[in-house]
Amino acid sequence: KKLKRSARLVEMTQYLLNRPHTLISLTAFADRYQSAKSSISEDLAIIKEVFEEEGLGELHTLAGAAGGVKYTPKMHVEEARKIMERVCGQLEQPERVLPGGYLYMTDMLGQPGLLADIGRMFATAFASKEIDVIMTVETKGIPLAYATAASMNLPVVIVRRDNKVTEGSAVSINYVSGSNKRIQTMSLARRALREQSRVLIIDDFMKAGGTIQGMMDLLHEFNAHVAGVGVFVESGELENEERLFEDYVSLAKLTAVDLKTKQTTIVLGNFFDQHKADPS
Ligand SMILES: O=P(O)(O)OC[C@H]1C[C@H](OP(=O)(O)OP(=O)(O)O)[C@H](O)[C@@H]1O
Repeated sequence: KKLKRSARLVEMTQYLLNRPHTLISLTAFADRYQSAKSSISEDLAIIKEVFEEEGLGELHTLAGAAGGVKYTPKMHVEEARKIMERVCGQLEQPERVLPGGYLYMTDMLGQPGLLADIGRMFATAFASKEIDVIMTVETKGIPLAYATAASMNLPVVIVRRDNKVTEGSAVSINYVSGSNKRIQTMSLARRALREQSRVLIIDDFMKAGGTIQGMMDLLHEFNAHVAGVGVFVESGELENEERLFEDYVSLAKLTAVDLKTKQTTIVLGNFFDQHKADPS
């Protein structure tokens, strides 16, 4: 049945929010709501204005016959800051300190609401990049990769720690993870990633950076490209010059950990520095 305008606006909003980074033609909307394209254009202008004012994201209209509208999730940096300041406070709980300067975060990686927020933050940070696929290594990075993928409507590729016969021929590389310098193997099935894919690497924690570097080496073996790197928490133990790469986005940073007193200091990550320059 034909909806009246206010109902149509609600339904269209929900339709768009559920289809991030998806181009929807005006014709498709006009058919769906049995309305004139001019009415649909007016509706989209209203939604666009509210989205941008309320920090729900951006509505890009692409003109022309193959045109339409695409919803890009974006979170206002102030909303992100509120969320991450709360998270940093929680991460500083002494009982989270683990041997080797790691933090227990698995409870957070099990909270769908927080994961959705993290996904929107990474989607904000990488909104302007051309990305084909989200990649992480098992295990703790998996929920973050899916949350980011859902926000960007992209597929996920999971790198394994060992080679599984159930995945066919695979490429494996060795890498060093953690400050205790343990050699590990990373493996990805040949069928899992096309050449020239532009890959966004996501992980939960970056300490010495060996795991991220390992995924970069693996992408090199696939002739794929690193479109970006996003980590939930980085450990500030290595200053940039020691780290194997500089270009990454972090949402939080562990700047000090005292294993004896279990006192830690967690501050906002460089996602927030970056946004000083870009207040959008
Ligand atoms: O920067 P690095 O020094 O390489 O350390 C960061 C690694 C280590 C840890 O993974 P693990 O706890 O080893 O594995 P899992 O994610 O399966 O728990 C974390 O999830 C990152 O992937």
